[in-house]
Amino acid sequence: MTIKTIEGAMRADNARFCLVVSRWNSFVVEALEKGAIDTLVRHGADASALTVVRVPGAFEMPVAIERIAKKGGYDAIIALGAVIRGGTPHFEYVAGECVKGMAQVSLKYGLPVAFGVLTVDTIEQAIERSGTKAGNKGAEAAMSALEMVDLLRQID
Ligand SMILES: Nc1c(NC[C@H](O)[C@H](O)[C@H](O)CO)[nH]c(=O)[nH]c1=O
Ligand SMILES: CC(=O)[C@@H](O)COP(=O)(O)O
Repeated sequence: MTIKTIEGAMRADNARFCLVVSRWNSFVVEALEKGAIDTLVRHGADASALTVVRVPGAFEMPVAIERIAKKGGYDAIIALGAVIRGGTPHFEYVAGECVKGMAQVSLKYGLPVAFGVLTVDTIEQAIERSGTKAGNKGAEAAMSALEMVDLLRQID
């Protein structure tokens, strides 16, 4: 018995990506953005097919992502940011609304929204996840976007 399997390949044939990048903690987010773009280009994405949209913070991501998805023209959105816990519960609200909002947009429009937003307790954790000993979450988000674009094309 042969089980039919459908899975996305890591390629970007004529795919259009929009990166939504927040400015908070830019010393970390810049590394996430570099990792994401490097990954996309190395997997065949045309740099001219990439768009970068900058937002103030993670809390503003969902409304920007919703507007981008509504306008159309992209095969996937990659959200890049860093929410670093401070001394108040603010972290919970920013991180929670960010992820909830972008997940809702992804489902509403059937559009992959890769979650490359760090939600960490310390700056050290952020640094570790933006290109040092714990990898680059921006690159990982780009890999997810590549795979999902190809997967959804196969399903359609
Ligand atoms: N503390 C962090 C924020 N806070 C700002 C919010 O995202 C938002 O821009 C503000 O509340 C105005 O609406 N944003 C991050 O991306 N990362 C943080 O660590
Ligand atoms: C995630 C945040 O909003 C946080 O960095 C803000 O810090 P604080 O909780 O000390 O106001």
